[in-house]
Amino acid sequence: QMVEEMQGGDGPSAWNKNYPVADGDRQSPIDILPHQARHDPNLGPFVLNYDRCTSINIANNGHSVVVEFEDSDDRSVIQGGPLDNPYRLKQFHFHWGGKGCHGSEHTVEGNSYASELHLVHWNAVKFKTFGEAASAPDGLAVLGIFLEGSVTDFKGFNPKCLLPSSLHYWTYLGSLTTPPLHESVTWIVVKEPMIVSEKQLGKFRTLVFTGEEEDERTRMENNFRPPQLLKGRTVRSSN
Ligand SMILES: COc1ccc2c(ccc[n+]2C(=O)c2ccc(S(N)(=O)=O)cc2)c1
Ligand SMILES: [Zn+2]
Repeated sequence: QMVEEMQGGDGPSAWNKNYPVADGDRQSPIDILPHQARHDPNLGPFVLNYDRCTSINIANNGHSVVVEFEDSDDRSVIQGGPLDNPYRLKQFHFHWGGKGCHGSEHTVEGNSYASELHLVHWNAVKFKTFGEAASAPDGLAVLGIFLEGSVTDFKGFNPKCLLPSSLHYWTYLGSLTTPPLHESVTWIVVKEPMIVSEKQLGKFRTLVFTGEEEDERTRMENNFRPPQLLKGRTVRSSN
């Protein structure tokens, strides 16, 4: 962080040059303080209807591994919880670190996890396209799931069985964590981390991504933005 700042790098701390909203009032990720979260009895459980989800492709978009889904109808949606209507699954992707337990974007009392899975959904009731929703305050809903390394092996890979057993969550109004950093995301962060094997995490770390110049190939790791200021926002907690 410091090094790339001194070298005038293009990392997270320089994003406000091209995206002034980086210094906005509802930026993500944040450091979650469970004892300061407000328990809201009206916050019901969220519901995932992914049974007929149709994945289209998996890609290395230069910053992460992204799996895109068919979103031309309501076949894969999240609803309930803090959401007023169903939001369609568009893609999921991961953020991870080079080693050990650093790599998640959200942190809990200053502690980070090895990785964080983001399931990105958009409000197709109010907006015609994902792009339109992505820049509207109630346009997106991203489900964040912490991944914790463990030595036990982990078989299979399916969005449904990715979820930990308890779906208690924190929710707050935030933003995209990568440029263009639009303040359009209702964040739902599941409290309980999902356990994946070190082998699974290792696979993320072997991915290579291109820097700005084609020839400057650097390892894809530490692709996570550090926590941003809360600026008076309330984090609510489901029961
Ligand atoms: C020009 O408008 C856009 C809009 C969205 C873009 C994007 C470029 C990359 C990712 N996105 C995303 O959709 C995006 C970015 C970050 C996240 S995150 N990490 O879940 O907050 C989710 C989704 C450009
Ligand atoms: Zn993300």
